[in-house]
Amino acid sequence: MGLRIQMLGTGGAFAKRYFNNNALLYTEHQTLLIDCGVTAPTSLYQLGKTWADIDAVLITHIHADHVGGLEEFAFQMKYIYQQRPVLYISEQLVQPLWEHTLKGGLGQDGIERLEDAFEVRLLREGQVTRIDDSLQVEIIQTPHIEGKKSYSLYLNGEIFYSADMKFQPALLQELVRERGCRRIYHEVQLTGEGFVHTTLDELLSLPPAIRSQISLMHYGDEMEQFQGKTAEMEFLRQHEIYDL
Ligand SMILES: Nc1ccn([C@@H]2O[C@@H]3COP(=O)(O)O[C@H]3[C@H]2O)c(=O)n1
Ligand SMILES: [Zn+2]
Ligand SMILES: [Zn+2]
Repeated sequence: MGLRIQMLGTGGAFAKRYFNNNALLYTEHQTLLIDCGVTAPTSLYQLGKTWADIDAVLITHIHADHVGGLEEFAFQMKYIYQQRPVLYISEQLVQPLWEHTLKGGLGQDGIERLEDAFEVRLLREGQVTRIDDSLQVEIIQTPHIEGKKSYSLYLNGEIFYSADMKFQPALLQELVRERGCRRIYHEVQLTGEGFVHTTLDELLSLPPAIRSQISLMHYGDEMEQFQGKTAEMEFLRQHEIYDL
């Protein structure tokens, strides 16, 4: 069986009808959690899963809807399951994640660095990292917030999973036309100006051949009103399992 994906949530940062945009990626051998936001603990619970069902977590960037659940993950793994979970992360995010997000809550006797809470495995741009026999990941830095690094994912050289990002049509076209991309999971902002995200209108400006590869995620509570208005692009549904 190939890769499968189940979104823990498909909502944007302020969505209340949808959990944070975090994904469970099922490989042939393990379960990888892509981002671990504030709502990840509740969403996992609703799926009947525990933290022990997660083999590793990968972080795209440091916003609460993507990292806000890491403190509970680390504490439960240490004190309930007696394990140090694997964390895949850009080498550029290690210091900010610890110093600016986790240290205040996680820091205590025996946990003085990110490496004390997690088995840290560094990801580097331009380098393909083998997760297991069935999954390889390359991080691609994509613009989101000035001064805050954010990394989209290229999985197995054929699936693009966007981090929060501003519209990057040239990157999407290059991936599809020159790098064998056949599937795109893309964040979308349905209303208002993009500023730090990609708007639906921007995605609609792409050629149909690219749009037909796109599934939409990280959307707002108004998603249902946009059914039928997204051309070839479909909204991902949280908790449904999709073959990749
Ligand atoms: N310049 C900015 C910066 C942030 N934001 C909002 O803050 C959210 C943080 O999480 P996110 O998922 O990246 O979405 C961001 C915007 O909604 C925004 O709307 N404009
Ligand atoms: Zn977000
Ligand atoms: Zn963000």
